[in-house]
Amino acid sequence: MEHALGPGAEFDAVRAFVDRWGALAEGIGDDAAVLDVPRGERLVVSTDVSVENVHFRRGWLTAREIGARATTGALSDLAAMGAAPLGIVVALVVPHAWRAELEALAEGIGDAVRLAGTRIVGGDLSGGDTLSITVTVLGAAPQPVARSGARAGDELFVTGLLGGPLRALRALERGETPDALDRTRFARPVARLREGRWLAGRGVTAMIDVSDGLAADLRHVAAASGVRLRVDARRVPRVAGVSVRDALASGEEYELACCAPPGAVDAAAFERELGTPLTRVGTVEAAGASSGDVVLDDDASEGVRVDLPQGHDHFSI
Ligand SMILES: Nc1ncnc2c1ncn2[C@@H]1O[C@H](COP(=O)(O)OP(=O)(O)O)[C@@H](O)[C@H]1O
Ligand SMILES: Cc1ncc(C[n+]2csc(CCOP(=O)(O)OP(=O)(O)O)c2C)c(N)n1
Ligand SMILES: [Mg+2]
Repeated sequence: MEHALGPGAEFDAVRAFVDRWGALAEGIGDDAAVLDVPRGERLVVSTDVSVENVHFRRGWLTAREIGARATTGALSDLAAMGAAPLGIVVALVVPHAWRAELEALAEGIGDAVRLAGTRIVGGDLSGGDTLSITVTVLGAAPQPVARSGARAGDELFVTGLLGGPLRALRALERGETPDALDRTRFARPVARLREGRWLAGRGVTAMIDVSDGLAADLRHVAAASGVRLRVDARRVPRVAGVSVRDALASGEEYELACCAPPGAVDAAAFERELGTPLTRVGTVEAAGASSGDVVLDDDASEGVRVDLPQGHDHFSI
């Protein structure tokens, strides 16, 4: 149920959001939202911020795409936990120059929420110098999947085909028009929520979404689990024309990487049921000298160390 909001331009904007979202908005207008967690499940919470000139540029994407993409990136963390979304909370910092785009941003947020089958239960609005969208996602899972459960002998998988977002980003940075499919992967990513729950239901031991780049995100899994991950370069699933290195470096993919005991996950059944490829890309091994290692086999010879790409690091720039 919505509550009546008081007068003022800020609340007019919230009213416009709620009108635009229709049934996607729920419980907005009180000091806080109240949600039920299904009995026997755990609450799963994550937040992500999307900032102009860091996560997008104004000329590259429409306001609607910016809203959808920020929301999808946040929902993707629920997918990676094997959680189903219960609702999201959206905080916007909106400079003057973006005021006319507010409703388009809201439309995009609504697109992602509709696609995920969830709702918007609250938020916040502020003026400020740089557009930023902070999306907090609330979800539930009977047994959330951490990054830390991978064990030696597990199989390593990744969903989808990698490389599109990096190629789109490079084209945009050069002022060129990206290939249409690459652009869609960058501008309109999809959170793999059904896929995450399917995998969680098969007993995956560790899972992560690919936001920083597969190589970097696998390092997080290896470190959290205290294992080494061996990746077969030839198996890394990529969009046609993308190099293995670029597929490993491409961030903001929002695909899922997971580890599973041998035989637990049937990749063909996954693809049949969900319409997205699931590729076995490697194996979990006992940690070597340093845990957190990812080793890439790039040819037939065993254990060849290849210079794996670093992931996106906000504070290294
Ligand atoms: N400002 C912060 N305060 C507390 N925890 C944080 C902060 N920033 C990041 N984290 C935590 O650090 C971990 C890694 O963050 P991040 O790389 O952003 O994860 P993800 O790729 O899943 O969004 C997460 O557990 C996140 O909650
Ligand atoms: C203008 C611009 N420059 C660079 C990028 C590429 N980029 C920005 S953030 C990022 C990594 C993912 O973002 P982050 O905030 O670390 O997401 P999280 O891991 O918290 O989900 C990448 C690849 C971009 N999308 N837009
Ligand atoms: Mg984050």
